[in-house]
Amino acid sequence: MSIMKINGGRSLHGDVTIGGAKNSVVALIPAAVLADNPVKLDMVPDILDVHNLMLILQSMNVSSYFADGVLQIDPTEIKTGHLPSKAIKKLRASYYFMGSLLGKFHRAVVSFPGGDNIGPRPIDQHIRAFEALGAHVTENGDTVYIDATENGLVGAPIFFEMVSVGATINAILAATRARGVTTIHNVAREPEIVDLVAFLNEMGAHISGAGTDVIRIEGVDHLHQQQIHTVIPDRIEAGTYLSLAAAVGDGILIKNVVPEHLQPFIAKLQEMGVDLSINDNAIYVQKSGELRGVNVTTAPFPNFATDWQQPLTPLLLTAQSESIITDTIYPQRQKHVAQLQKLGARISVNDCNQIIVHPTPELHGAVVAAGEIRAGAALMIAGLMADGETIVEESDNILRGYDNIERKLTDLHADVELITQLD
Ligand SMILES: CC(=O)N[C@H]1[C@@H](OP(=O)(O)OP(=O)(O)OC[C@H]2O[C@@H](n3ccc(=O)[nH]c3=O)[C@H](O)[C@@H]2O)O[C@H](CO)[C@@H](O)[C@@H]1O
Ligand SMILES: C=C(OP(=O)(O)O)C(=O)O
Repeated sequence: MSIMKINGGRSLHGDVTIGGAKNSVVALIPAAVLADNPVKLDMVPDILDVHNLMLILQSMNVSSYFADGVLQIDPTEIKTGHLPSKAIKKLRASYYFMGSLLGKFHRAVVSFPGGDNIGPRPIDQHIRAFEALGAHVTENGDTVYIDATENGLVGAPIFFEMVSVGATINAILAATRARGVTTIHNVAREPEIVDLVAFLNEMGAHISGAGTDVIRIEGVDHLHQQQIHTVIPDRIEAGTYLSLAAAVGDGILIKNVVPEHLQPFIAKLQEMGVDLSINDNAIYVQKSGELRGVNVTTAPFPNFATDWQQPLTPLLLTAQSESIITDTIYPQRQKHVAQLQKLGARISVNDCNQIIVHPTPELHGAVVAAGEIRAGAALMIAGLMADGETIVEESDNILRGYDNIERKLTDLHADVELITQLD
């Protein structure tokens, strides 16, 4: 586990370039095993989730090589078997191997995934999709067995009871190689899903409707990559730097962003009174003046993402009036609250699970723990705002999804150090 040591209280300036999207690349890597030839991805972020997925690939005899943002994956000698549960547990997206191995071999045996501990995260909708395509699904202890070897996978209509990013992706991965046509209704519309579908279509898949709430897939027998695929920019990382820039910046330029993907976040910052200059692929954040509190409600794309609520919270502390956060996706996603209180934040949770953020003129350094990735992002920003030294323990959770974080913060003139400790 790593710890992050922050000497806060400085104002930051300069520019920062956003990396490829974690939630995109963690689907693209399992999707790559569907290909018949070696696959290349560009703008791959250097994050722990990618390194853990590479370990899982290795256990399937799929070699991969990662340098300078390019990840090469060779699935031509792939072998099925039991996937390493230690690596599987380190991230959520390991469960995309359920969909991709089922698509490729009509069979998958995968342990329950890990990922952020942000409240209940069932996978009933994923299983519903696999069953609709003709697979038999059983669970034994911690392991899910999915089998369609008898009749193969057959395209079918799938109706989700709720909008789920993961279930949408798993259904797409399996149905891409099913016989016939699959229509998936009530799907998630996140940009990372559009990116995954673009990648699969570039390799010869026939998928339409990504970005709307119905996706149609005509199954194909082979996928073959002909051009390198560039991962879209990470909108959650971008939101994190936008919040940081508005909280402690003295003029920060955030490069490699897609402003349309950030619309709900940008709208909230502007409602607070943050001064932004927005170009095609960059946003300049001016030093903030007096800010207003705002109410935030998270919901599936195109609404305000749950993954943004914690990174926004430290900025809300600087406002002159109260803010209220309602997370409709993960109502118990509050791991940051008690930790922020240690830094002196006036923040609490009410009986309706809403987070109430009161104006807090000053924070002071303290020892805190990053219980999950976005709680870690909130603590990192709060540590930069606080006077004195903050130690963020369990910082591996930050490293799961923040590319080159120490270098990027240092380039903005922050005083931070990541210290790796042996487990
Ligand atoms: C790797 C990845 O992309 N992770 C993202 C993905 O997680 P993940 O794909 O796990 O999140 P989902 O979109 O599936 O979850 C949305 C909601 O649906 C519920 N649900 C989901 C599936 C299911 O079978 N049954 C069920 O009840 C969940 O408990 C949650 O309340 O979307 C979340 C919501 O935007 C983000 O916070 C995560 O960063
Ligand atoms: C919840 C998140 O990730 P995961 O689904 O990978 O745990 C996140 O990125 O905020």
